[in-house]
Amino acid sequence: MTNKPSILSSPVEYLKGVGPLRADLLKKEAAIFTFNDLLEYFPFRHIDKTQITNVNRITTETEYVQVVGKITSLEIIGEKRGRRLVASLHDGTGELELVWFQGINWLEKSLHVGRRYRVFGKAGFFMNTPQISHPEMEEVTEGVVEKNLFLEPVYPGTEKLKARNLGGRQIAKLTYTLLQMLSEKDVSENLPTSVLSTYHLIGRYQAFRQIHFPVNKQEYLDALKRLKFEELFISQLRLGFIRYKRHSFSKGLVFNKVGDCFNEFYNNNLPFELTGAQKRVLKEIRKDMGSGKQMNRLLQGDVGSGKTIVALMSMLIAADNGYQSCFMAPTEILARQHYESLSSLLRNIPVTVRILTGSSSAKEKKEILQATANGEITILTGTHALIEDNVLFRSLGLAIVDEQHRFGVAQRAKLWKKNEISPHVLVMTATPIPRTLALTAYGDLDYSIMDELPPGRKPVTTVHRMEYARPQVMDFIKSEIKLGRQAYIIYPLIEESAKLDFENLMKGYEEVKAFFPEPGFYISMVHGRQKSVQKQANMERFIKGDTQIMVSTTVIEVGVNVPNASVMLIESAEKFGLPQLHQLRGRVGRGSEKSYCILLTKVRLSADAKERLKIMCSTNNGFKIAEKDLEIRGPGDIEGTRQSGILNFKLANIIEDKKMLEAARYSAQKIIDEDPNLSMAGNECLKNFLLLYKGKTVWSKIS
Ligand SMILES: Nc1ncnc2c1ncn2[C@@H]1O[C@H](COP(=O)(O)OP(=O)(O)OP(=O)(O)O)[C@@H](O)[C@H]1O
Repeated sequence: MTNKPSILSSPVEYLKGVGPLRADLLKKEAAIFTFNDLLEYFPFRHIDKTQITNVNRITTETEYVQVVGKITSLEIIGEKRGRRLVASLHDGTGELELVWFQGINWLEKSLHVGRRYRVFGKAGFFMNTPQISHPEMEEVTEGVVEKNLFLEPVYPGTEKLKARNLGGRQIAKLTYTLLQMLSEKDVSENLPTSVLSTYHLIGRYQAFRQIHFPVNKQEYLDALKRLKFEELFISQLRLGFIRYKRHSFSKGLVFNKVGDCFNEFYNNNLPFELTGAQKRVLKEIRKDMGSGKQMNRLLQGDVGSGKTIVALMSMLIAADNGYQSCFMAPTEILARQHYESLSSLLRNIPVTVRILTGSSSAKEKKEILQATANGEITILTGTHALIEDNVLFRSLGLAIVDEQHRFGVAQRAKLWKKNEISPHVLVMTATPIPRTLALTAYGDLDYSIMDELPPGRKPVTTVHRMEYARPQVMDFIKSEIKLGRQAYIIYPLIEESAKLDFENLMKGYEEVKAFFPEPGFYISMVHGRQKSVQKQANMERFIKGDTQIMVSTTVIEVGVNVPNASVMLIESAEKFGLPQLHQLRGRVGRGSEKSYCILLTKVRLSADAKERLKIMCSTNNGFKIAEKDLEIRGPGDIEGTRQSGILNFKLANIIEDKKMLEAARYSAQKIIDEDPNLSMAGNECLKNFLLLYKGKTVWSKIS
């Protein structure tokens, strides 16, 4: 198959009206390198110039108007700062006053009394006369204007572009010139006919014309729909091909045995019955690991849904097949917690569990590295220290990464290289990701969901209290502690001002101490300025129940598991985002006791903050909270997605276009299933497009 370079790949300087200087600016300021880039530089809105308004119809309610009439007078009046050019325009129904405060002399020369103009601008009233200041003016001849009504595109521009006479207007002109040059055959269709007809989409060429210069609103909407679909479809196709490639071609270790370690643990050591969700996910993982392909699975579990046990049992499968595992956590506290719980759960199973972190002593480190390299260690838990180059495994079969958001893709990839055949990878995240995000940002991974909590858990009761209710809140905490429970009191961490945070925390600590002077109320404190050992020791005292209150910044946010804690008080709760609040709340309600989360705030709150607190008080479901969070903040702000680049859609918005995303995913997957080489006649257009512009690297390796 040959691919002729398309006219659309021509450098932008070849377009009439561009030239080297402008081309340089377009490249630097707007990333427009080719004709195609210019076509895909979309207007962000249109000014409606499809209507002509009669002057006598202008009211105080009217906004932008377009009027056609004759100038009947034109004069400069006033002095100094009040100096202005005033014109009267008559359209046969009334008089419109036009005023300019700048460019007066030049305008006075270029406008002419007695000639006809099309005038556009924001209407106002001055002494009962409708008026427009600084209107757009265009001289028109009789009869022409009515044929020339349109929606004018407005393009995003930068100050630099405007300063060099390349503002939105000029870009519109260039785009217009380009579209005049192009014919339907220059803009090849890239979507198969079946897709076009299923979703009632207009052709690509037509879509480009209509998105820039629609004759009416419907034309614009049709174009928008078509081009949004294309964006989502192509991105889903690329992600789908990555998955397909992995499923079809990657070589994976085959773990087909469930042996003594797993069975002994499952039959005699598992302290509880697995939930349905845990069983289902384990089945998915077993299937992946036995398939002969490398597993790359994202496990999303709501807080407290019991991911650790799933991780543990997966590692036992690896062990039964003669392979080592590593379990990587984002913080030292968590790594240690995993280590403690794995060691305790596996105490009767013949496997060796060790921990390696930044604070392991040199001697310990040396010994662990040696034991890892010669295969004596079955499960190595730890922090980032695990991916350092000097950590060599004899046979790493499974790498588990806890908390997706804090590890970059590159760090994950480092793990893959730690065995001749890449180990299976299980990424666990405790902050549910809305489905739309999962489909786009993590669409290359397979994923499992754990949306069921272990039985016997009572939903956490969440309330919002104002600062003035603090004494009652503290009394409540006291009463819970008297019942033998423990409480967290959390202070926000605003990164811009670490010093202020620290001061707040210390002040808070003193206040808490003052509230609980009597014996029996002991306090632990954990914050970012403490050394690891100190943090660990304080945490340990709380875990053991030696202290009843844990005062902390958000360092304890993820993963901490103290089932006896039943109250979570969050100070200045308005300063936290929804996922963080949900994570924090997840630290209570982990035992069988009734638990409470109190969101304490000052009295005056922003509308957004109120909304967040309302959501927190109304649901315990992390998946619902994640959806709401996405709605409120938009995808650009969701942690971990910005750098992925995959969400940088030009037109589509994964929140508003959720349904379209599902449809695009469905049809992309259908094509991959039916015709992975894109060799069927109907898919040739897609193949040509992918080879020419997008996804080349991804796709060409498959074919
Ligand atoms: N099937 C089950 N039945 C009863 N208890 C369970 C079950 N599975 C896990 N647990 C217990 O629930 C608690 C939470 O489990 P785990 O720490 O694995 O949760 P998690 O999913 O990692 O939560 P988070 O992300 O909030 O830390 C633990 O005390 C664990 O022992």
